Amino acid sequence: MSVKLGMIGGGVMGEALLSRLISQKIYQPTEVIVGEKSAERRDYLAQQYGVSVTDDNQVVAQQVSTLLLAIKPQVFAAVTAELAASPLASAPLIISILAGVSLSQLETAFPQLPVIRAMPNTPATVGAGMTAFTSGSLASARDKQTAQQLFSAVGEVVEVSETLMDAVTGLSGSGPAYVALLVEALSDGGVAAGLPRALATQLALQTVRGTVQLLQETKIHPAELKDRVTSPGGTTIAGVTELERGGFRAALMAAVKAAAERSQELGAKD
Ligand SMILES: NC(=O)C1=CN([C@@H]2O[C@H](COP(=O)(O)OP(=O)(O)OC[C@H]3O[C@@H](n4cnc5c(N)ncnc54)[C@H](O)[C@@H]3O)[C@@H](O)[C@H]2O)C=CC1
Ligand SMILES: O=C(O)[C@@H]1CCC=N1
Repeated sequence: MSVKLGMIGGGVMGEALLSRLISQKIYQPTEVIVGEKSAERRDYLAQQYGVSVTDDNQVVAQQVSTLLLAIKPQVFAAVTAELAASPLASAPLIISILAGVSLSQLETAFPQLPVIRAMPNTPATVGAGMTAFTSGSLASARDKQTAQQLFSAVGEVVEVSETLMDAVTGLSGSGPAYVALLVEALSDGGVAAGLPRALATQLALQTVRGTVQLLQETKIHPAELKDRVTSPGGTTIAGVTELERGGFRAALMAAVKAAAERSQELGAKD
């Protein structure tokens, strides 16, 4: 079998994974085929990454050893109905990155096939992704290794119990959006305080990056770092007071919880 990776859905997250997998030479372009309904996306992916593309998902599923599902949960039922029309002769490992879609839904849709449910995130594009995955009952040690290798190429990987997958989705799956809002808001605050936009964004980005690196390398608790920055009667405590007044921490906690609940709802629909 020459085609190793099939991807169904070549949108934002599909491309985030694909771009890194190709640039890291985990797969050669000739080893990848993407099933994508949008002609514009097909043309773009073929031109940008040199992979094969088709609008026929059956053509993808019939010839690959790993089938990565990267369509929206809302079209899961339609896509799996299309694939169920004829048995998948190549018996691929199914890896789904769909928010909310459970192992049991995957196993029902792909009877007799090994399935893995994963939740990556968009920093995968630059090799700084975070992926959690959980395996179905037919997934072998080799299947798990395949998933581990694939997602390791785009960042960190953890194996978790399925009961944690919706919470993972609410935190690391959706998290890049929260952090992007944080960076945007810090930059806006800098502009409000008189900084030119480009400088404000540079300061915001490097402050977020540097703080994360400091926390990771020293392993100090975030509260301890906050204490180290807040001088008595100083500038930081004045800023922290405003964050508390605005419900910053409560808002982030509620965001993760709301996203986790939405993940559950998306799965419950099918
Ligand atoms: N965007 C993100 O940060 C993350 C997304 N995910 C999951 O990845 C999946 C895809 O999300 P996005 O890439 O953001 O969505 P998207 O809308 O950018 O991509 C979906 C792609 O599927 C294509 N498509 C639609 N119907 C199709 C069909 N019947 N056959 C083949 N292709 C079809 C669309 O044309 C589109 O290009 C979702 O299930 C989401 O839960 C998981 C982790 C992070
Ligand atoms: O917003 C969504 O539904 C997807 C899943 C995690 C990140 N994006």
